[in-house]
Amino acid sequence: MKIAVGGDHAGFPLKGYVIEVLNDLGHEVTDCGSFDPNPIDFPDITKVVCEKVRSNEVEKGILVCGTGVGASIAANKIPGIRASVCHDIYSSHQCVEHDDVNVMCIGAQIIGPALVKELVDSFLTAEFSTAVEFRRRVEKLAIMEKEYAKELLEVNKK
Ligand SMILES: O=C(CO)[C@H](O)[C@H](O)COP(=O)(O)O
Repeated sequence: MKIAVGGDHAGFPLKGYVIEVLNDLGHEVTDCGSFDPNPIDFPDITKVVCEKVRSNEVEKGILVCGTGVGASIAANKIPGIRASVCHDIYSSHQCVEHDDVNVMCIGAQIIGPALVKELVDSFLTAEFSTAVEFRRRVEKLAIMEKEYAKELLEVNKK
């Protein structure tokens, strides 16, 4: 699978290990930075990774910041992105099976390498369920995205 990976300065130490894990699992990785431990704001890296996901250049994205929280907030502001913090095995596959999550966010200050390996594998091997209720709910998310975008456009016109 083609995967884009990125992280801010707080995620930098773990991001290298995530890439190692992905390579070992046979995935094709695009490293979106950061490329050194200097401070960089998580929204900037989030945009780079998520652009690759929404343009279908890659199938999934993985973001690493201090907690995974900031990256997931930023990612969920980008149309077409469904991001989730994945710090336990059940959520890591259920978020794909039920919610078609396409960007996994992890916190380098929260979890260690051994768990990361299992979380990443669990996320990437999961498949979106064909059950109608899950499909319907994800369609509703896309509709919500359009509704609020329209509202923003109207506010900006005033
Ligand atoms: O986890 C994060 C956002 O949710 C960031 O990685 C974190 O806030 C960075 O903090 P600092 O600049 O103090 O290293």
